[in-house]
Amino acid sequence: MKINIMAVGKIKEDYINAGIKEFLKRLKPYTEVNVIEVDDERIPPNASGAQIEKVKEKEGERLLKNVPKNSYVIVLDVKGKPMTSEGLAKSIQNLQLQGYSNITFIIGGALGLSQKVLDTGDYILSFSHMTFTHQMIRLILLEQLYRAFKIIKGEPYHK
Ligand SMILES: C[S@@+](CC[C@H](N)C(=O)[O-])C[C@H]1O[C@@H](n2cnc3c(N)ncnc32)[C@H](O)[C@@H]1O
Repeated sequence: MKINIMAVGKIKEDYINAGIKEFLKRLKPYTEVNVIEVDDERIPPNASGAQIEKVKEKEGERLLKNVPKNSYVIVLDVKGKPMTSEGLAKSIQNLQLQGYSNITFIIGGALGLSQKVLDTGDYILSFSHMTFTHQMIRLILLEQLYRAFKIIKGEPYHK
């Protein structure tokens, strides 16, 4: 099973980059994780609602054209459905049994995701009712993936 993380924009904070690097290293023995970043769009100051929608659509097109075939797509959105860590572990196992070779997680940029991207998701996942930065949520997702693989293998990890 290959995990793809598709995200809008780069990680600029060194402390987040260090955390991402650490969890990518920890995940190596369990699965292949492929991070695909697409460029974010510049937003004009005082952008109108319509301009913001256009920017989200452009970023969304970049994301969607990179989604690998035979992927189960999990879109991260604050308004999505919650999932427990055990639930994520079970889902990964079930998807493997169903013959999926890829799980693709999609993370939006500062403005969030277009409706088209949200409609593409097989599951819309919320980590909390609170909004995190796109940089922070990438690190949180990687920690949860690591936790899921520890659960799948029955290996100890922090409670
Ligand atoms: C800064 S947030 C975007 C905020 C934007 N106002 C919105 O409502 O989508 C950037 C991205 O991080 C992810 N994200 C942030 N908080 C999240 C949460 N609580 N659950 C799931 N994804 C989240 C989403 O993919 C979101 O598109």
